[in-house]
Amino acid sequence: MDEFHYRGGVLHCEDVPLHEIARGAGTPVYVYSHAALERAYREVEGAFSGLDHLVCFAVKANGNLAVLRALASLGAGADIVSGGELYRAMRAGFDPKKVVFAGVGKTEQELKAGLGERILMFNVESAGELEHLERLANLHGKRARVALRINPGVDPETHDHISTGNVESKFGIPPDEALSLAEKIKGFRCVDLIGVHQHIGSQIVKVAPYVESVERSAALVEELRSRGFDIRYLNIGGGLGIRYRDEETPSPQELVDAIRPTLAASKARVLCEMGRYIAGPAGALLTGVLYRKRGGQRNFIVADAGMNDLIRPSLYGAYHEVLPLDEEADHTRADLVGPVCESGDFLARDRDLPDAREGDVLAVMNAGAYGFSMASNYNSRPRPAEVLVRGDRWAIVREREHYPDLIRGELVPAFL
Ligand SMILES: Cc1ncc(COP(=O)(O)O)c(C=O)c1O
Ligand SMILES: N[C@@H](CCCC[NH3+])C(=O)O
Repeated sequence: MDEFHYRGGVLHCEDVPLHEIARGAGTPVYVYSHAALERAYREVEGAFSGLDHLVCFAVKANGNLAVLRALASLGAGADIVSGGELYRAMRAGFDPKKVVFAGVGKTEQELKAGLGERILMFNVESAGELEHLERLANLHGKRARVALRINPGVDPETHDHISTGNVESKFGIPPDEALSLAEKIKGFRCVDLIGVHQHIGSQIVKVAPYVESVERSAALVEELRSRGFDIRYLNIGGGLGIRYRDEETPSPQELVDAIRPTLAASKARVLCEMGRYIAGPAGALLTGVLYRKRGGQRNFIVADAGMNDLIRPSLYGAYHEVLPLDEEADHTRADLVGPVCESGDFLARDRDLPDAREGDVLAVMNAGAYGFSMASNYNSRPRPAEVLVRGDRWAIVREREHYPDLIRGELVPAFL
């Protein structure tokens, strides 16, 4: 929140009044603070000091090229989950030797692209994926460096939809199966097993699940080494939560200190893949108020941003703080809803909200992660613009979409 603050009664991002951005770029618009990105990245990075480490930014949280370029310039690596994210990461200037590639469903084309860029490693999630990698690496004269993504069977105690490290999840490989997969790799010519990877979930607000899962991953590192593998990397994944409302979240330092003895004893290079922690608080969604209306029993503020722009409230019932651009606003009990034709289209429900009038602008906070990156064109709504602020400067880093963008690639066949 520090980079978003009231100055002279007006909400600013760094040194820029948000009124100026709303006027200049229109609404809805995502606004990101360079200082907040840098501060959070350095905080995570600094927490690992004393350990050989690399902080990879989870591109899925925010894939904007300018955001990625800012983080790449600070020395961050990238955690990607698709060929599209690889493309973005390369365009943004990440060093391929700092890129790790996760995901349960990597296609042959995506694996080939990763091999082509000589990325640091693939976080492999199945036997089939390993076989593909061996075949493709062989065919193209490459070496595939891999980590096995294990499913440590730990409950991260977060929302069901974003919990990945429990036994019912599609992600990862059970630790005992990881051993038999590793043995299989011994018969491969082009695959080097160099790491163990875990990622237990997102918006995790407790340290204990990390302690438990990292111990399991570190035990697997030891076991694999005893079987002759040169395991040099231990990837603890991402997932550290942020304060959306009143959550008591551990700091990166608290997290790392709790797992430091295990990490240090592993003598491996430690990787982490934070997304939300770095980008979440660095972004706000500005939305203009279109109408006020009274339903049967509810008071509605109808905004120009909807679930297609920020889906987290609809999808997870997520809470995002809503601030007025002018500090002195009155408050009212209301729902902040969007224009989309779904009852689930809301940004805030039954909340004490700024008593905004038509034409006012509201700031939906902590929207820098899984905001624009999950936006869609549902209801044929062009996706919003994105702006990056640095000090007293700001720039549009993604133009608002226009109607022709909506039908790009669509074709009407001759038989019509
Ligand atoms: C493999 C992997 N790494 C990293 C992340 C980033 O998670 P977060 O944004 O919670 O830090 C995710 C998403 O949860 C993921 O699936
Ligand atoms: N999209 C989710 C996080 C999922 C993380 C994906 N690995 C959110 O907004 O909280």
